[in-house]
Amino acid sequence: MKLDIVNATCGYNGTEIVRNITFSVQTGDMVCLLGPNGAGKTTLFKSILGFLPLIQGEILLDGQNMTSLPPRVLAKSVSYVPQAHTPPFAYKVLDVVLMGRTAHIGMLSSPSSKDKELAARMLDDLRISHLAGKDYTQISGGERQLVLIARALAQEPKLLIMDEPTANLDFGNQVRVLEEVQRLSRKGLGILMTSHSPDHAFLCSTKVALMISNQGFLFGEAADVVTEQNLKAAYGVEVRLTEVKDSLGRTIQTCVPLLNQSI
Ligand SMILES: Nc1ncnc2c1ncn2[C@@H]1O[C@H](COP(=O)(O)OP(=O)(O)OP(=O)(O)O)[C@@H](O)[C@H]1O
Repeated sequence: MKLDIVNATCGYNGTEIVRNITFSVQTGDMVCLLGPNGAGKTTLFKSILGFLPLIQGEILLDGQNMTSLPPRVLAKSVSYVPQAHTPPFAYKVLDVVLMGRTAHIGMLSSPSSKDKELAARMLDDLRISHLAGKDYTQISGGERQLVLIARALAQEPKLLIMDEPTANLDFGNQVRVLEEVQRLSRKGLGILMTSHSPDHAFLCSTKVALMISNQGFLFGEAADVVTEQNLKAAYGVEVRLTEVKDSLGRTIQTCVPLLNQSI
């Protein structure tokens, strides 16, 4: 599986928000998309998912223009984790996850025992089985985020697109979600996710895309893209990069912001 974003310009009613974006996500990739608030990350995702027509360029899935793919085919290849929201109906958590099976279930059929087992396994993988029987409207924002990830995985996609999957999560759950993301990409899923933490890019990305408002778009290895200079250009704050060792003695870079002492 390969997703190619080719020279994409996206925006609303002819107003360009992001311009001339080119990068690819393929099997086993974990691409972390960084950029300040309002840079256009969600806008790009809307265009990739076909919710917002491109102003210019192409989005290809295995060489085929994504707009030409039937919805059911697309749904079996790509799944999307939106930012958590409160839905109007009090579905049980297990039923929300089962909704991820829609593309695999016939028009007039109900979920099979295999579908239900898969949905339960996804909850188990994310360590939220205890939520299965609860109302989705009565769990916390962070728990809801984990349920949306379980729903997307129940779709058994080849490519997972996630809009800030760690937003709303406590520190431990952020790490659990990143571990899950890393496990999935190592299993062969292609992952494209946004984050507001450059450390997430260092921890588990294979490539990083960095949007710098009005200045451009960088794509490459974390070590080349997530530099002190580029973070200053993107976010307007001073940072220092430093290194720590993990339990196997491998070096991990981490990013420390410097507070402005003159304020
Ligand atoms: N439906 C819309 N119509 C017109 N402009 C919009 C619409 N949605 C978003 N925008 C504008 O597009 C720009 C980019 O927004 P977008 O949500 O893509 O940014 P983002 O990088 O995802 O931000 P954040 O990190 O805050 O989620 C913003 O200036 C926003 O006001």
